[in-house]
Amino acid sequence: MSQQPQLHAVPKWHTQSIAAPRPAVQPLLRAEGISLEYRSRAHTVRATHDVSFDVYRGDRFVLLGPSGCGKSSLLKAAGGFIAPSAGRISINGQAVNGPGPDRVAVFQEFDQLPPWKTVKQNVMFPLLASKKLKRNEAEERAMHWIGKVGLAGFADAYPHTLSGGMKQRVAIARALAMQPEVLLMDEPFAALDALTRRKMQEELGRLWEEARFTLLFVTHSIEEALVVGNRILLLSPHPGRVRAELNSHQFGLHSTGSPEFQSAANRIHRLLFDEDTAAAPESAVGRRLAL
Ligand SMILES: Nc1ncnc2c1ncn2[C@@H]1O[C@H](COP(=O)(O)OP(=O)(O)OP(=O)(O)O)[C@@H](O)[C@H]1O
Repeated sequence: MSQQPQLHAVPKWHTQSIAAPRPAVQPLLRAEGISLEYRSRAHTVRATHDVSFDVYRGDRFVLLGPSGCGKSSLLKAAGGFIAPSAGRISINGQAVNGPGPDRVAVFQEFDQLPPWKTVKQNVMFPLLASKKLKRNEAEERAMHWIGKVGLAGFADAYPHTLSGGMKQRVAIARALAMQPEVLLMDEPFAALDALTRRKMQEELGRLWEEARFTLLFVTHSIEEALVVGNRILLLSPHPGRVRAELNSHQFGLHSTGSPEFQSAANRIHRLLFDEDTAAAPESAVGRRLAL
């Protein structure tokens, strides 16, 4: 079988949604024609223009693009933290109108854990606040996920006593304990050193193998996108528009040194930085191209 990721290229500035390869299954999360703007009295910043994508249950869907292309803004819109100026985001067919316990986010910053709560209290907090579980059930669920991320011995520790990687593990445990429909991750490993980042990518993969959650993951690292994602949406620079979508399920940490991985990374780089005109011909909406 070919090791080549398949591209669903769209013309460079085309506003039509890409053709998804799985029409029989309903998407879990659907973004349709999303334009996002930040308005102030002085001016308006357009973060994305007419971005559409479908995330299916169990997907590890990556939003990849250069700094400022609106990846974080799209994630915030999926989380219900900001509203699109045009378009619609839905989960299971229901419009997203605000934040909800069905979408839980993990961010890059290490300060996302209230410092006055222990690891266990941090993981239990959203379970109790959302009234999902009674206290003893929440404690049990929290300890389960704290164990899953390898922090069973640190349940009573406070965040300031943990390393950056351990704090991110707590944030992941807290998110997964909520059993969200979609786990939203905004560059969660970007502030970690290279070795820890790699380890965390590996652990995320292992957790996904066990729990098969649905992931919407933002990164500007091509390598991380290939390692983490099974599908990648490439966004053009500011304002972000869909450049192409590719299937990347065949890649993982096991393949990072392979010629196929390098070739896919190079091709994505060319696509992102506008050096690959052949991949985005005007007539290629929905056409599948091999890398
Ligand atoms: N709160 C805000 N107010 C005004 N403009 C904003 C705000 N947040 C983001 N923007 C602008 O929207 C655009 C997209 O920003 P966003 O953070 O979504 O991009 P990004 O692709 O995630 O970038 P990065 O990889 O650097 O985090 C940028 O031009 C940014 O300056």
